[in-house]
Amino acid sequence: MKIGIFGAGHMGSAMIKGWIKSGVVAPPDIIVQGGKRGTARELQQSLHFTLTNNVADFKAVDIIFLAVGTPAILPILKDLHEELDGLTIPIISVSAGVSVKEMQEITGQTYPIAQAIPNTPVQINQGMTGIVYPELISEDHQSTMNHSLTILGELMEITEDKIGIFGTLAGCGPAFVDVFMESLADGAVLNGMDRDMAYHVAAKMVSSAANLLLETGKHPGELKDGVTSPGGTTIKGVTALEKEGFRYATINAIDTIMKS
Ligand SMILES: NC(=O)C1=CN([C@@H]2O[C@H](COP(=O)(O)OP(=O)(O)OC[C@H]3O[C@@H](n4cnc5c(N)ncnc54)[C@H](O)[C@@H]3O)[C@@H](O)[C@H]2O)C=CC1
Ligand SMILES: O=C(O)[C@@H]1CCC=N1
Repeated sequence: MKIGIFGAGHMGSAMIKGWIKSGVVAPPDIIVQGGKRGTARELQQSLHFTLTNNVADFKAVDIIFLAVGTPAILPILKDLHEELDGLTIPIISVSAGVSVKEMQEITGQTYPIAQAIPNTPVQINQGMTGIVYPELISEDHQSTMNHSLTILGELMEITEDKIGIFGTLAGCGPAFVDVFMESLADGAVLNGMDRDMAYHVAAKMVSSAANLLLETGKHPGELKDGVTSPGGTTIKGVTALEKEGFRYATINAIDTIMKS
């Protein structure tokens, strides 16, 4: 599979790394057009994908991703669509801020163009990506889109009205968990643990607790109850978190983004 991508910033580079790490896509089969910052050129030295400045090179790929900031999506799409000149190569934008309908105003309603929201764990093929398909799409085009994204982890079809909250939970969420893990490790360092060990133990604990939830299908409250022994240490920690409004702070982080 040949994949074209505009933008090799945080998201674009995470996707490129995931495709390469999977072994399914050969590095030279990833055609990358970077911006002015030079991140794509720098990354090309170690990842060996094909770097281009020529939009015409995107005519030779199976699928094209737009992984640039929201304001750049529609201008790039306009140039790209003109260059493709009747070729219907599926396009996926990963911008949280541009809808399928807005993109279809450029491409027309029958063009295979989708909006997907990946997250940074795509770089280790453990992403959680949501996708909004256009109303009309052929099985072939949908299958090409799905193939390129399932390489990067789990893919979930999302309706247009839920893509905002999906992006907030799955796309922004890794940063919240990172802050949580950093804080857990700080607490451990405060009490004498080596920093490296603290990050490792915090990360392993968070990923194994998440896997336990996924594998058992139990309610998170039930899993929490299983850790809090009567009169034990855990309930003291949970009480301290509740005193500081941990649940409210977390709920409010999601809600603040949705209201922004
Ligand atoms: N960072 C994340 O975890 C996620 C980001 N996204 C979306 O991904 C998009 C990119 O976000 P980030 O990677 O975080 O930002 P970023 O600022 O790290 O990367 C954007 C890249 O696009 C490049 N660029 C700008 N104009 C260009 C052009 N005309 N042609 C080619 N490249 C161009 C810039 O040089 C930059 O390297 C945004 O639309 C964001 O909503 C979606 C889900 C998660
Ligand atoms: O912070 C942002 O705007 C993007 C969208 C989801 C994750 N990062």
